Amino acid sequence: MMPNDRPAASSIHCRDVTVQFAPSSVAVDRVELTVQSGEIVSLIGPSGCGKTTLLRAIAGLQPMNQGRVELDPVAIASEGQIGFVFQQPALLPWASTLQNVLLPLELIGRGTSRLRREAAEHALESVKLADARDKRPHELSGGMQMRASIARALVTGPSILLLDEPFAALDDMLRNELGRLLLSLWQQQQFTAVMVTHNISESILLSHRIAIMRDGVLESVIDNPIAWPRSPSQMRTPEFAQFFGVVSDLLRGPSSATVGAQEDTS
Ligand SMILES: Nc1ncnc2c1ncn2[C@@H]1O[C@H](COP(=O)(O)OP(=O)(O)OP(=O)(O)O)[C@@H](O)[C@H]1O
Repeated sequence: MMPNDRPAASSIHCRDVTVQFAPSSVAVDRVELTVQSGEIVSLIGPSGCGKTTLLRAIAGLQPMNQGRVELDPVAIASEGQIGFVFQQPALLPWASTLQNVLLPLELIGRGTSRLRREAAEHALESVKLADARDKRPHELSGGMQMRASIARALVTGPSILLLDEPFAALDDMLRNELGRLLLSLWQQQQFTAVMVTHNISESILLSHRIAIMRDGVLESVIDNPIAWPRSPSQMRTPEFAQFFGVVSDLLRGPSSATVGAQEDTS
């Protein structure tokens, strides 16, 4: 990272955000959401409810039919102030891990080549991939590829990190390991983050507040009472189980059956 270049983490203000792909279906419907500077908010809801579309609108990648997204201070993706982590690590297959992580710095042309290399090496260290710097993506495990993808998203020192189901393709152990890593990176860097997930436990473990979407509408945003600092061991506490029940009840909505909570919302 280049800590001296890091701007203050931006707050995100979604005002009346509306995205309509077809006349009859509104993917995101008049969403009002504020994410404070340094806050992590999870977006959770059934498949197709508009989570990714809202995240893309926040990123400036999705044109809106109505409303706006304000970032304060302004964060510009092309200047490395917004980092993205997707479900698939999407690393360049012919490039080494180090070269993959260097790429965003080269694209924005920040610093000298020595400084860029130092920043990329530091980012790799922060995700515990220093030993894999010369390996190609196919030589990395799924968890290592995702760590490289996180290093690539954070190498520019973004003030906003947007994550779209980042750990969905991984098994539970890796999910926990990467969740722990994300928490420790957030503690060091205090970026503002929005994370789309289908996983209730993950949304509770990793966020300050949980935003529940259904049919394009932001139905509720609830404070997460689980204490900080967070660790996966908290998932075994009664408080966690109780809050899990609250979130899953809200996800099921008033019209759904009252049978036991489901871990996955998809
Ligand atoms: N580019 C597009 N063109 C047309 N319709 C789209 C497009 N992108 C998304 N949609 C539609 O918008 C709605 C919301 O999609 P979105 O991907 O945002 O949902 P999601 O909650 O992220 O779903 P999932 O959890 O399955 O990823 C869906 O009905 C989807 O089919």
